Amino acid sequence: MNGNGERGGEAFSPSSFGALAANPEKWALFLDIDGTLVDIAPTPDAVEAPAGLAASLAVVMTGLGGALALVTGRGIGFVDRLFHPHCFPLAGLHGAELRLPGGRTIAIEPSPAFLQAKAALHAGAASLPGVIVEDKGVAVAVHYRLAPHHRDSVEALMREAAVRAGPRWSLQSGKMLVELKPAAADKGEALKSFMRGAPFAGRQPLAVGDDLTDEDMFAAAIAHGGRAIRIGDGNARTLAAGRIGTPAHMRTLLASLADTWERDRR
Ligand SMILES: O=P(O)(O)OC[C@H]1O[C@H](O[C@H]2O[C@H](CO)[C@@H](O)[C@H](O)[C@H]2O)[C@H](O)[C@@H](O)[C@@H]1O
Repeated sequence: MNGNGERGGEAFSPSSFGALAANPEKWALFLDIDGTLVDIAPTPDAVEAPAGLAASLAVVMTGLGGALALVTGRGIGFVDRLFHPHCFPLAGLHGAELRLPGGRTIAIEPSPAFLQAKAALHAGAASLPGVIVEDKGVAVAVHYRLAPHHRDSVEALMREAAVRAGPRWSLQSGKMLVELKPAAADKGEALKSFMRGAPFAGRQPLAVGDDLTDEDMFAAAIAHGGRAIRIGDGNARTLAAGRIGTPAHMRTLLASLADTWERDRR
């Protein structure tokens, strides 16, 4: 539900990004990756960053005085390969890994119980054809996009894994996947960590995401006096008051913001 108690939120007009262009010193931008910046693909490794996206992000980050962070379920290594050669401030694994401006990195370590749970998951998923285990180190995602009929089995497997891993790990559902991740990590806490330090502190956060896991980030952005935008068709229940239809539209808005600032610099 959005701030007005409605589903979905209002369509976000392209000109609203003008608020960032007009007052860049007032805003901080927090961006999810899968389903927000890049299109959803059949498998986790099949995603691609379209030409120009990383460069647009870099220009927008500079325009905002550095106040841009990516907030994602992906790990830092994956994101750096996706946006090579850029290394953006980043909350990875839903906030279990943080790379703050200036490069300082903070990460939660896996426990022996979590490693055992992960090994059991690999073994259990091997008997479910089409199910993919994405091992991300201190988190693990099990995908059923290629085998939706295995959804119940995947959910049962994940519940068992959560019991094995113990209370420091928790389940997170997403688009055709279930993840086991550190319980202390969520995207809302990640946003708050960035907002405590320069150059984010004192700015108004604008959070953009497409999935259930982004709702924590939306709540934190709104609590900081900011705004939230959900990518998608508008049917999802969300806290976001704004909506953008597709990642392609989101990329267009970023590219035009980047163009505006590049033109001004010339
Ligand atoms: O927080 P995000 O950046 O949105 O990451 C969330 C998860 O995204 C990835 O899974 C999703 O995208 C895949 C590729 O498009 C798709 O195949 C899958 O069905 C989606 O759920 C990623 O693989 C996960 O690790 C992220 O947690």
